[in-house]
Amino acid sequence: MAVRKAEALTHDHHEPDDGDIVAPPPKIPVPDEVADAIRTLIRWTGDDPTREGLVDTPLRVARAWKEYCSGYGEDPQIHLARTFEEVGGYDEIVLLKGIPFQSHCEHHMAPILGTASIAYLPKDKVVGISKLARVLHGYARRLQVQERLTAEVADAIWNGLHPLGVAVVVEASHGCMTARGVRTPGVAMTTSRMMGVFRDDERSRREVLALMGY
Ligand SMILES: Nc1nc2c(ncn2[C@@H]2O[C@H](COP(=O)(O)OP(=O)(O)OP(=O)(O)O)[C@@H](O)[C@H]2O)c(=O)[nH]1
Ligand SMILES: [Zn+2]
Repeated sequence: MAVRKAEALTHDHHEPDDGDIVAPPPKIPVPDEVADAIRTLIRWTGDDPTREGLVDTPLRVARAWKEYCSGYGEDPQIHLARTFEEVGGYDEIVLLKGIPFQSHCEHHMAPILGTASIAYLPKDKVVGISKLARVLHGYARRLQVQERLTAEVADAIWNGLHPLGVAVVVEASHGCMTARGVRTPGVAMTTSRMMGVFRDDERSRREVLALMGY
């Protein structure tokens, strides 16, 4: 009986499945000058941008970069606008630990791959936990240096939630160090920004770093 009920439910509430034809999302137009710039780069690095395998590459590269840099189209602070004030007087650390992110360094436009741990000590406002990751990605999807990314995430939370403390620790490896230049894989850069009690109070700082696993 329960099974039949479940079947009826799935048929009533039709969800797209593998058999449905779903149109791919429309592709954004790429200005000629952008595609030309990528063709120029391909030629300069030693390949022929008119050969079959590379004909569509400038458009793909342009759209990929628009996606890597989609953070320019948003103000990440906006994700912190919807807050909850009724959380039963919760006044302990809130931590989202080890959030994977991707960014690109502003010096070489090479990938930065890493994780961030974001914590705050609420005063009267808490935010949906996914929003901390959204703020991170909003700043990561730009051309960055790791120090600024770390500071921007912390500042956004500080200004958006007016908490008692904010702690952000970012660990990342930089493609410009692994794939080129000094070519030293396996090293990670760590940056942190501590604000409020996490900066001023040694015990609070130790507590948040321990929760983060440091
Ligand atoms: N502090 C910091 N440095 C970064 C970051 N991303 C890349 N870099 C560094 O930026 C520096 C740019 O140095 P330059 O001497 O101008 O450029 P380069 O000749 O390509 O340097 P090499 O990478 O050493 O070959 C390099 O040392 C990079 O490792 C970052 O997020 N933060
Ligand atoms: Zn770089």
